[in-house]
Amino acid sequence: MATRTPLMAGNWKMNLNHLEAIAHVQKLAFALTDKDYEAVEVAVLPPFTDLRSVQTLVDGDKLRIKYGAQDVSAHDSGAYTGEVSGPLLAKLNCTFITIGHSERRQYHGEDEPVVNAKVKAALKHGLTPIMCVGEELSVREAGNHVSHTLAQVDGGLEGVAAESVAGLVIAYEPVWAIGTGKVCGEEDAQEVCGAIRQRIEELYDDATAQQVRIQYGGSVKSGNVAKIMAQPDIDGALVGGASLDAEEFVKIIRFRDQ
Ligand SMILES: O=C(CO)COP(=O)(O)O
Repeated sequence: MATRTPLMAGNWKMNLNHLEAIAHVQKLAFALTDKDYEAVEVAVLPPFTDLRSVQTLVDGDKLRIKYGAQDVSAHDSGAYTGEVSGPLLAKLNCTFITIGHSERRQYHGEDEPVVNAKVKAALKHGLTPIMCVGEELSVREAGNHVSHTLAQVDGGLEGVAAESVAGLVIAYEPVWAIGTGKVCGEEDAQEVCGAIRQRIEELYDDATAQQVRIQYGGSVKSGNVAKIMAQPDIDGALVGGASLDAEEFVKIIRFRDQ
């Protein structure tokens, strides 16, 4: 079985201006040690307007924190007002891009074809997609959470080659657990994350399924992260609100100590 390095990523959403971003990344850098970076990969996903400042700080101090964006255009360049392309993000040395976050699906009408085009755009420019999937409360209550989430996986990865899938990240974020304080029970999270890995094996092969990293996201905090991370098919956390507090995010990164 492949050993997968856990990925602890902070999705800042629409929070922290570029000055706050610098201060926040400095706090993380000050607290984190080589031991932390050996145990987990750490990433922050700030708003677009912060990326240049974060890049300058990371490069200047040779920090081991990775960073990325919260969205990418499906297009490479041209007349797409307001969009930010893969080449522009690659030029800033971004590593990760969240794609198809439920807030993009909910407020910007992103569906599987859009997510699929953005996954391909990110991969084309050497950026690692964190493809977000997960069900709304009504879907879970109807007992359709697994099939719903797997349909998002199928649609998002259509036409993506096995070698690309092996390197990407899928984040299972049940919509009802995002920003609500209602964390999904670790066994419920494992049920869906295990089903996602199984689906990758069916769509590709066992080696690809063993390599792809699957994160859980939704009200992750230092108090619940250890139980979530103990699940066999959960390889990291995509953390929203709690990642805005540097001390708390460091505790989450050190989930083994909690
Ligand atoms: O949406 C999320 C991360 O992408 C989760 O947000 P919260 O951790 O604030 O629930």
